[in-house]
Amino acid sequence: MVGLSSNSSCLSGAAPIQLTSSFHCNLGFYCPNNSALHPPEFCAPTASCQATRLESPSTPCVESQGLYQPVVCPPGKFCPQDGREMLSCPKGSYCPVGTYDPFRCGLTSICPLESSRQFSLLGFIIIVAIDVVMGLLWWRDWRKLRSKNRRSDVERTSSQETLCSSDDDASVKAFMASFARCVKTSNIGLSFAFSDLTYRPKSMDRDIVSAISGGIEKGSMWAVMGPSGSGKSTFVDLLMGNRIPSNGSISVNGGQAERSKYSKLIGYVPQDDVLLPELTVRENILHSARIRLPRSWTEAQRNDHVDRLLDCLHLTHTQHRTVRNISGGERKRASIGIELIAGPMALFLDEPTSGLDSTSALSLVELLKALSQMGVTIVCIIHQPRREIFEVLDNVLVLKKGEQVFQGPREGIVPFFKNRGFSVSDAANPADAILDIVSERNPIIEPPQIFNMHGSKLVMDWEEYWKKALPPIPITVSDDPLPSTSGRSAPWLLQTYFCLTRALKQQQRQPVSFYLEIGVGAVAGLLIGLALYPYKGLHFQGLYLPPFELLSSAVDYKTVPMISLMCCMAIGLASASPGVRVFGDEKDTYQRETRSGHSRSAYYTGKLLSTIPRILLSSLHFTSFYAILATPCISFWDSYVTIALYFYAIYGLASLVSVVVSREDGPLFATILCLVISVLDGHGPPLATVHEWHLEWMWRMYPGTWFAEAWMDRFLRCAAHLYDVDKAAAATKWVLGRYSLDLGMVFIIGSVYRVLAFVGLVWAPGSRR
Ligand SMILES: Nc1ncnc2c1ncn2[C@@H]1O[C@H](COP(=O)(O)OP(=O)(O)OP(=O)(O)O)[C@@H](O)[C@H]1O
Repeated sequence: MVGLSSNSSCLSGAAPIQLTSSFHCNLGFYCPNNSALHPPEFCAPTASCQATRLESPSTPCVESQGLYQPVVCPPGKFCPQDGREMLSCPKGSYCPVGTYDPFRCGLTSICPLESSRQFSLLGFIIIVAIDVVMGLLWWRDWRKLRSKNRRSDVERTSSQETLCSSDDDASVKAFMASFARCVKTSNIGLSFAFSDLTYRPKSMDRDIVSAISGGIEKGSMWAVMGPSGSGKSTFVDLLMGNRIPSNGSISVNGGQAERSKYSKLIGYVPQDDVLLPELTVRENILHSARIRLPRSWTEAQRNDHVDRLLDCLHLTHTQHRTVRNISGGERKRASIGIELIAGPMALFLDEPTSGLDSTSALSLVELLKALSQMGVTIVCIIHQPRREIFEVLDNVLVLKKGEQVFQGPREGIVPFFKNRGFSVSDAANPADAILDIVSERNPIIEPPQIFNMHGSKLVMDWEEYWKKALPPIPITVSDDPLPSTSGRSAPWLLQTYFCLTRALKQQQRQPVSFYLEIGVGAVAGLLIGLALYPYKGLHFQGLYLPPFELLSSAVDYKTVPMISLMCCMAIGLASASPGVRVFGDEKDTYQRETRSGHSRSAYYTGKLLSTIPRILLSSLHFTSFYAILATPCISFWDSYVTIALYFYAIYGLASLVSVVVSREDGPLFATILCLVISVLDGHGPPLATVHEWHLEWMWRMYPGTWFAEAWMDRFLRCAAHLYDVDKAAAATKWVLGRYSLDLGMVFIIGSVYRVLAFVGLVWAPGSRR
C-alpha cells in the first residue's frame, strides 16, 4: 500500500471508519491485513476512485483505499472464504467480481486461466446438430418427392391414362365399389325439403333469398343457375346449414335439419380451391380420407381408396406434385377429390367445372352423375354449362334476384320459358338461353298466370306461383331419418395427430420461411448479445452485505430490467409475424374442414403443437447467440427456458391476433401489440413507480413483467453472497425467490392467449353464420 499518510491508514488521509469491532471478512472480499487487532475499516476514497465508483458501475474501483480496508475480489480472481488469499481463477472455471469459490464452466465453454465469465458454446453445438438433421430431412423429403414424380411421369407416358368418363370405365367402377364400402349403408343420399326459405342479413333491407319452397330428392343431380348475385351461393349455404334462414324451414330426409347431425354427411366444394399448397395432391386428399373415412379402416384401405379416386379423377400422374405446382384444372379436381374421398351423402359444388377443359368438365359431371345414381344427392352451382353437361342434369333451380323463377326437371325448362313467350332456339345451348332470359336484360319476368273457375286471372308472384305449382313438401319429424355417422370419422386424438403431422410437413416444405424465422431469432439474440458484451457479464450491482455496506459503489438495479425489455422487444419482433401465420394463412382451410365435420379442437390442437418445435428452435438460436456474447451469470438452460417461455407467450398472442384481425393487417398489428406489451415489463416506467400508481395488477397481466421478474431472480441469485439483494428487491418492488411461479405465469398467460384464440376461431365471422 503506497501513499498512506503518516497518521492515517487511509490513502486519502482521512480517518477510517471501523466496519466491525472484530475480524470479519464478507464472502467474496479480500481482507489480507485484517485481524482481531485490525478489524475491517472503511476509508473515504480518493477523488478518482470515488468518481469511478459512481460513474462506472460495471468497472468499479476495486483497489483498497486503506491498509485495513477490505477489497472486493476482482474479476478473474477468487478469494477463498476467510479472505486471506487472492488466487487466479483456474482454467475451466470462471470468477466474476466477488468470487470466493470459482464457478465451474460447462464442458462446452471456453474458460482459460483467469476468466471472469464463461463463453458457452453449448447452444451452438446443439443448433448446428439440429440444423444439419433438419437439412438432411428436408433434402430426403425433396428427393423422395422428386423420384416419385419421375416415376409417375414415366408411368403416365407409357400407359397414356384414360379419363374416368363413362359408366363402363373400370376406374369409375372400382371407385364406386370403394365408395359403397365407405358409406356402409344402403340408405344412401339426403333429400332436402324447404318451405318459404328466406335470408336477409341484418344489415340489409331486402332479401337475398326470398321465400323459396321446393324439394331436392335424394339421388338426384341438381343445378342451381342464375345471374351473378342472384343468391345461388346463399341458397346453397342455407341448405347446408352454414347460414341460419331469416324465415322458413328446411327438413333433411323428412326430419328437422340440425346441422350438427348432417355436417359429416355432406361435402362442399367451394368455388375457390381451398387446398394446402405445400402438400402434394395425394397428401391433401389422404388427409381428408384419414379424418373422415370410417375409423375401422386401416391405413392400407384408405390408401387404396385414395388410389382409386385419384385414378378416377385423372390425378394419378400429379399425385406427388405439390399443389402450387399443378394446373388450375388439376387443382379443381383435387379440391373435388377432397370431398369425394369421404363418401358424402350429399355433395354441393360451387362452379365445379370452372377451370376445366370441356372434356374434363364433361367427364367430371358424368362421375357426379354416376354417384347420384348410387343415391348421392348432387347440387351444383353452374353458370354456363355446355349442352352435354346440361343434359346430364336431372333438375334445375333458376334464381333471379333471390326469387326462384324455375324449379323442376331439366327437360321442362325450355318449354316453360317458351310458354312464357320467350324464344329459345333449338340450336342454342339451353343453359345460355335461359341465363339470357333471366339476366338484367329482362328486368321483370312475370310468373305464369293461373285462372279461377270463372276465368278471372289470379294475380300471383313467383312465391305464390311455386307454392301452387309444386307438389306439397313433406316436412315431417321422424326419430332418426339420417344415415348413421357413428364411426365415420377418426377419433379426436387421431385427428389431432394427423393435423400435427400435416402441419409439420407443411413447415418442412417451407424451408425458406422456416429458416428465416429461426434466423431472425438468431439475429435478435446476436444484437442483444453485442449490446451487452461490454458489460463483461456484470449486469447487477447492489449494496454490499452488512457490515460492508459503506464499501459499496453506485448501485445498478436497472440493467437487468433493461435486458428483459430488450429481450421482450426482440422476441416480439422475431415471433409476432410468424405467429400470425399459424392460423392467418389457413382460415379458409379451417372453415372448409370444420364444416365437413373435422373437430375444431383437434385441428387447433394439432396446429398449436406443430408450433412447439418452431418456438423451441427459434428460442434456442436466440439464446445461443445471446448467451455467448452477453455472458450472463445464469446458466444456459435457465436462460433458454425463460426465453422459450416468452417466445411461447408471444406466439400465443400472435395466434390470437391472427384470428381476430384480417390476414393482411395481422403481421403489423401483432408486431405493434407485441412491442407495446414488451414495454409493460417494469423497466420504464419502473415497477416501483407502477406500484405507487396502484397499477401493478395491470402490469402483471402481461407476460413481460413476469419474464423480467424471473430474469431478476436468476441474475440476483448468483450475486446474493455479495450484495444485499433483499434491499434491491424492496427498492424496485421485484419479488425474488419465485422463479418457478414467474415462469408458470408466463406459460399461463401464453396459454390464455391460445384459449382466447380458439374461442375466437370458433366464433369468428364465417365460422358460424
Ligand atoms: N352477409 C351478407 N351481407 C350483405 N350482402 C350479402 C351477404 N351475403 C351475400 N350478400 C349479397 O347477396 C347477393 C347474392 O350473393 P350470392 O353470393 O348468394 O350470389 P351468387 O348468385 O352466388 O353470385 P355469384 O354467381 O357471383 O357467385 C350478392 O349481391 C351479395 O353481395
